[in-house]
Amino acid sequence: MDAITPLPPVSGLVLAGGRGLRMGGADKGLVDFRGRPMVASVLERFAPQVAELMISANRNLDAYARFGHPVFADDMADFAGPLAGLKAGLARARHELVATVPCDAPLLPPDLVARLLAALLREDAEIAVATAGGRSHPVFCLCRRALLPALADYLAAGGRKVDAWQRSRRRVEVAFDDAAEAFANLNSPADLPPAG
Ligand SMILES: Nc1nc2c(ncn2[C@@H]2O[C@H](COP(=O)(O)OP(=O)(O)OP(=O)(O)O)[C@@H](O)[C@H]2O)c(=O)[nH]1
Repeated sequence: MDAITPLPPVSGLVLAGGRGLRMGGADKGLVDFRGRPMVASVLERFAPQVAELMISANRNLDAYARFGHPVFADDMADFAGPLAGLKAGLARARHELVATVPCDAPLLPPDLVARLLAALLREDAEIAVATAGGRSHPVFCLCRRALLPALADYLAAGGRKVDAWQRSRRRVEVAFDDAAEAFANLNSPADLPPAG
């Protein structure tokens, strides 16, 4: 009989630190989605997939803390983008592997982490990124905590683009064409379902 290798635990990081300009400057994770803050749906879908949860936020930290997980702000001036949140998350993660999702994708796939993890281990990659319909979704990713020094250097040199940074590393894409609708971000009021 083959020995079964246990899967490594994954730390989960919800990125909720953006400016939300397309949402009129609202803190998107706290915007109502089906009667509760959008981040509540994200956490509910993400929690069963990871061994710990963390929230990266730059405003309303107390409101995010009510969900019972560690919340922390970026340690960079202004809003430097999702990579600043990833840097803070990699620095705090308890596990070697860290999965990220945005706070504005309340329908994220229930097998997101399992599929990213399988590909990352199979390819011995540094980063696994979800794609759907030929488009990459770089904030739905799994990456190795050991990338922290390289990420810090990229940010210190002024790099801000998630996709460009990921492509500079050993990266594997994972196609979720069967679940493309799960990657729909709710970026503006027009994306939200009608209240009621
Ligand atoms: N920690 C952290 N997260 C961020 C930052 N900028 C964006 N994010 C998060 O990354 C994800 C993708 O961000 P976008 O939707 O592209 O940007 P946004 O600022 O939220 O929205 P727009 O201002 O409308 O572009 C969202 O979940 C954001 O909350 C940042 O500076 N720090």
